[in-house]
Amino acid sequence: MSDNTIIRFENVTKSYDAETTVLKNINLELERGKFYTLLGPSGCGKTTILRLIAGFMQPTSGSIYFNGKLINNVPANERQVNTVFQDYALFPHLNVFENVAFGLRIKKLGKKVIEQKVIEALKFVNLVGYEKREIAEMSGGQRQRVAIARAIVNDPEIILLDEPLSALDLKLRSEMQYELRELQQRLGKTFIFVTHDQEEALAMSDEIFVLNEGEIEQSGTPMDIYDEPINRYVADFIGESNIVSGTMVADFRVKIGDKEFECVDQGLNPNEKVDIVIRPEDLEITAVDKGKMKVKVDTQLFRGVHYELSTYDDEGNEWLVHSTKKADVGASIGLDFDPEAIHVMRLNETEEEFDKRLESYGEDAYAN
Ligand SMILES: Nc1ncnc2c1ncn2[C@@H]1O[C@H](COP(=O)(O)OP(=O)(O)OP(=O)(O)O)[C@@H](O)[C@H]1O
Repeated sequence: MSDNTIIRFENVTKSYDAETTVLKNINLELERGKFYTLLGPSGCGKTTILRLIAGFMQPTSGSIYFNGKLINNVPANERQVNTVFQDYALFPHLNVFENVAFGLRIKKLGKKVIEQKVIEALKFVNLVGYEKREIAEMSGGQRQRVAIARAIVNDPEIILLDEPLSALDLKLRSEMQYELRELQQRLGKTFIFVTHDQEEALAMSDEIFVLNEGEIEQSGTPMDIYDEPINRYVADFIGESNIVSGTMVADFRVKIGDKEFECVDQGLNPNEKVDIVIRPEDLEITAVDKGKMKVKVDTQLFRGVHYELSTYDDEGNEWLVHSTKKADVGASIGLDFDPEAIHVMRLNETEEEFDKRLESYGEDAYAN
């Protein structure tokens, strides 16, 4: 555990009833001042992790530490944690100032202190001048900022955000992504953000935890997770991917169907069955006789910055291609790619084994 660790989960499990375990043996370590994202589909246990950190409930087994101290039984109001809820949970009958001041009034702080703290929090979210506004008169984005001001006014060490952007339209959502990230950096606090939106997670986080049915599949920086997914589930969940089955031939050689390709992977068993990922942007369109792979173009869509082509090889594998070049639907084309574009995933490899294996390849193996 580093000195900078603020939250640690040790073998944490949680069951709401006798039949189902919604969190299975979660181990995680979060550092002070970072932006973390819990990412996964609905029902995978993201909110349950937040509730455990907030102290709204206790783990069924395992230990949760805050700044090195066991907090399993510390009540929510004694934890240095505040939550921004999905629906913001603002009080409609109170104005902006009173919404932000609410917790401070409960703590019975003096009038002057309250005023000073509320204004400071409103400054952080650019809402000075809106103190007297009713919540009903605020836009979705402004309500969101009031909810954040209310969470930071107590000066908590950790701010939990449970899908706080899901009620906003697409444009506002991406504006708020910038704002939240920037706010977190200005405050220097630990943010733990929950989303099922992988783009949001990639854009905002220092570190992402990808969850699947109550377990952490993989954790790492957005780049690590995007470039080096541990398995099909993560590769599929994060970004668009071409995922196919393959076989390791020898070090640096992998087979897809009956074709062999150069790769950067080594140390696997000959004839070992593997899963293979190639990202659509790593495939380059070339003349049919020049590419490493020959495919037929099925559909082509213009996506603004690139064309998105759906293509098929002779064996019926689909290869999605993102390219600035276009091709004719129905045409046979070649696809070219670097050996580093092939990402080999062993079946059933643990995160520890996976990290060790990639480390052994050296820094540059996956640098494109
Ligand atoms: N109070 C509860 N009682 C019983 N089961 C619950 C309770 N809260 C959550 N669950 C169940 O626990 C599992 C995990 O729920 P959780 O809310 O943590 O998931 P989530 O990943 O946050 O999902 P979402 O994105 O839909 O909010 C789900 O199967 C859910 O139905």
